[in-house]
Amino acid sequence: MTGDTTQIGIVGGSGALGSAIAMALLESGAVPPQALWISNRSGSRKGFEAHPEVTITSDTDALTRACGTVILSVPPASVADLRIAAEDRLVISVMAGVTLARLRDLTGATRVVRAMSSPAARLRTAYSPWVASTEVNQDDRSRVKDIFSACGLTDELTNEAHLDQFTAMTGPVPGFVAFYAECMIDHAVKAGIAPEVADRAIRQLFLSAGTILSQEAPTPCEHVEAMIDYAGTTAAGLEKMRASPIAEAISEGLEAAARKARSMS
Ligand SMILES: NC(=O)C1=CN([C@@H]2O[C@H](COP(=O)(O)OP(=O)(O)OC[C@H]3O[C@@H](n4cnc5c(N)ncnc54)[C@H](O)[C@@H]3O)[C@@H](O)[C@H]2O)C=CC1
Ligand SMILES: O=C(O)[C@@H]1CCC=N1
Repeated sequence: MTGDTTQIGIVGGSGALGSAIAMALLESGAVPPQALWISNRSGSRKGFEAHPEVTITSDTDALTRACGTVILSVPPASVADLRIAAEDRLVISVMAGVTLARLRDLTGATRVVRAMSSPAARLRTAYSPWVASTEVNQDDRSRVKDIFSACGLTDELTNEAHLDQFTAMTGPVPGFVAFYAECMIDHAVKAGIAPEVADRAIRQLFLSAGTILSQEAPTPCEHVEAMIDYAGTTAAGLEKMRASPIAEAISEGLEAAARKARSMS
């Protein structure tokens, strides 16, 4: 009994990440509402009022029985008491630090995918890398790609350890980018600019920069080289930053986050 392969269930689907993925699936048309199940602690329909055909339940066993594909999106702290019998299901986890081996133990499934995504799925702009157990078949892979393509960009990886790096880098949105924006706002305020003006200006900067960087070319590295070659005001700042430990500090911070993810397994 492999469950209805047309039905997809999200355990924790009312949460920040699970609901973002659910809305991406619904709004992209990737999953019709009558084929989507959501389980949460309370069975509350909050957040899905506009989608009455979506099945909401607090009974995760009912979800697993009905759905051929089960997405796990509960907080790491809740994983320990997660009891799911999903032997013949395709199980996809977006939970930080939960390894393929632990997912097998938690669910009894052999067709297991460990992924990382982000609440940017709500904007259809997430990056969702994933690794698959050897038992995952081609139909499974197509389904995983369809799910995460509805959320943004997606890539299948071959090295599970890289999922901890992506948990650090692309899981949190705006995540570490918000810290850089905060540093720029602090600089502006120190220079005497009104905080509300600094905030508005830097938010607009990150909107425009993100849009430009999302285009195919030039690459971020090429953007930097072009500004240095231009030898103007930005070059002066970039050369100062390149001579500082800022790049090393960023890498150390990201590694601390990846280490935390590894510690969760
Ligand atoms: N929030 C974020 O920015 C990101 C979160 N993640 C991962 O996504 C997972 C979920 O995190 P959030 O959405 O932030 O958590 P959240 O706290 O916003 O939502 C968790 C949801 O899971 C439900 N839940 C908890 N235990 C349950 C159980 N046993 N059965 C059914 N439902 C249950 C809760 O009712 C809640 O609706 C975590 O593993 C986290 O590491 C990954 C990337 C980004
Ligand atoms: O900060 C966290 O733990 C979650 C997982 C990855 C991004 N946000």
